[in-house]
Amino acid sequence: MPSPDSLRSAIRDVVDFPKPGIIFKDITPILSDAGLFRDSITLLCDTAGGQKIDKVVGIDARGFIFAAAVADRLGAGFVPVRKKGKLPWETRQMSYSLEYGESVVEIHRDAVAPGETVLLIDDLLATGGTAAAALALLDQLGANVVGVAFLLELGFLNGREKLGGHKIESILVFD
Ligand SMILES: O=P(O)(O)OC[C@H]1O[C@H](OP(=O)(O)OP(=O)(O)O)[C@H](O)[C@@H]1O
Ligand SMILES: Nc1ncnc2[nH]cnc12
Repeated sequence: MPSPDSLRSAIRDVVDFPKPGIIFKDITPILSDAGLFRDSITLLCDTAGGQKIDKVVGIDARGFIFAAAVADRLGAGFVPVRKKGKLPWETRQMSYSLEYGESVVEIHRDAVAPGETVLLIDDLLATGGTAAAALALLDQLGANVVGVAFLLELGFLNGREKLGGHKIESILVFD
């Protein structure tokens, strides 16, 4: 199994982006390196623990990059949770707040069938608002969420506390 250490050292801290006071974790150096990107997908796939996953759900937009690759690797379908106004079919909506603003996410109302096993993936857990909104949508659809996985977690923001009793795994935690 790859070591997360090389992923950690590739991440760039960008100060005061997108707002003063925020230290933004830039993951693009992982994406642009073939080996690091592959390792990040391997580590995220491992969080499924060999369970059969029907749908990997990814969150707009950085979450899509990882979730789609994980879905392909696990032989699962991919489902997008998108920012408001981007999905063409009938949706369920949820508003939320995040580290630097507020937003609304949507999912197609038939994207996951009741009882289907779901792995929810996003690039980063900060305050937990985004993932909590995605989990609320999946709950409305009757999904069986068997895992929630992040590449990065900003542990000092205690986002996990918003994610109820779910099994949460982060590849890298920043304290
Ligand atoms: O835990 P939270 O405080 O909710 O923050 C985490 C969310 O913030 C970022 O998304 P962003 O909305 O910036 O969108 P992007 O992926 O399109 O850059 C990140 O990709 C997570 O989805
Ligand atoms: N500090 C941060 N860096 C990168 N993405 C984020 N999403 C929310 N907070 C973030």
